[in-house]
Amino acid sequence: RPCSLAICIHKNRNDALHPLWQSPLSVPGGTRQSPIDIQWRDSIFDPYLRPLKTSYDPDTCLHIWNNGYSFLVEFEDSADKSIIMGGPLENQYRLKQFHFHWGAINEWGSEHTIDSRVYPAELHLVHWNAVKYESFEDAVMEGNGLAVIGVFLKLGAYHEGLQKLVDALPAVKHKDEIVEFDSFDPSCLLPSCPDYWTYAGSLTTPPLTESVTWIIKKKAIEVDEDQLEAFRMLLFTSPGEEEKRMVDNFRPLQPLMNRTVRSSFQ
Ligand SMILES: NS(=O)(=O)/N=C1/NCCS1
Ligand SMILES: [Zn+2]
Repeated sequence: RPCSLAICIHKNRNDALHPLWQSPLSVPGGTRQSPIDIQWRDSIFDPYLRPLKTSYDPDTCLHIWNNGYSFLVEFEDSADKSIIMGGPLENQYRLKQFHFHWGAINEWGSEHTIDSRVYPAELHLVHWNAVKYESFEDAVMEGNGLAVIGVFLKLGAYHEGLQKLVDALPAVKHKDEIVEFDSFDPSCLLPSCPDYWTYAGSLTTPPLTESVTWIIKKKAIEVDEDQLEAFRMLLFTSPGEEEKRMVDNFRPLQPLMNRTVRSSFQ
């Protein structure tokens, strides 16, 4: 079973907890940690990789909430209504939630990097293997349990689809605030280009388990400055606490170790 944070903390109480970020800098015994720097020239084109198929039902969208790490949009996942399949995946995976990571300024913010290029933000669409496992919580502990699509955000044109999310953020400014959010189709946040890289990795926030098939889209989506600034007005802190702006909520790069990154394109 992949190493999970709880087990690692039990074994290694001296984990360095990065002051600015809750997840340990390194997970002892971790051989497939995320995020990583993807070296384009070292990635291997795999002609057997299929196109990724996504089918999201906007009616499964439940709410948006600030969990103190990021803001999450969560989906009803008791049936195969919002799913992905194909690509590097052997089974169908159900959408559980999506969230973002971003920086205090536009010069950094993403978790993955491409040839050391950092983006201002990164979207993660988190799915779990509903063919093999009963629940997200079970899947989180298994090597083939999760599939996360990563999409880079770059500074550019206003993104109409993102604005509905941005408009809801003031309502979840503080940690643990939650607000109903309905009929949102996250496929509007996916670039039209089908190209992606894929590799075996981990969650980048607790429980940091090595259970993720990462699918990183080659093309970034464009958002404008005001939309990025809206992310930065969120707070890590609860109402009444001294305010700490929710920024720089990304994990440092992890060693590639014995892994190959495959590309779906030549
Ligand atoms: N950033 S991430 O998507 O790799 N980490 C997660 N932790 C719990 C659910 S998603
Ligand atoms: Zn994430």
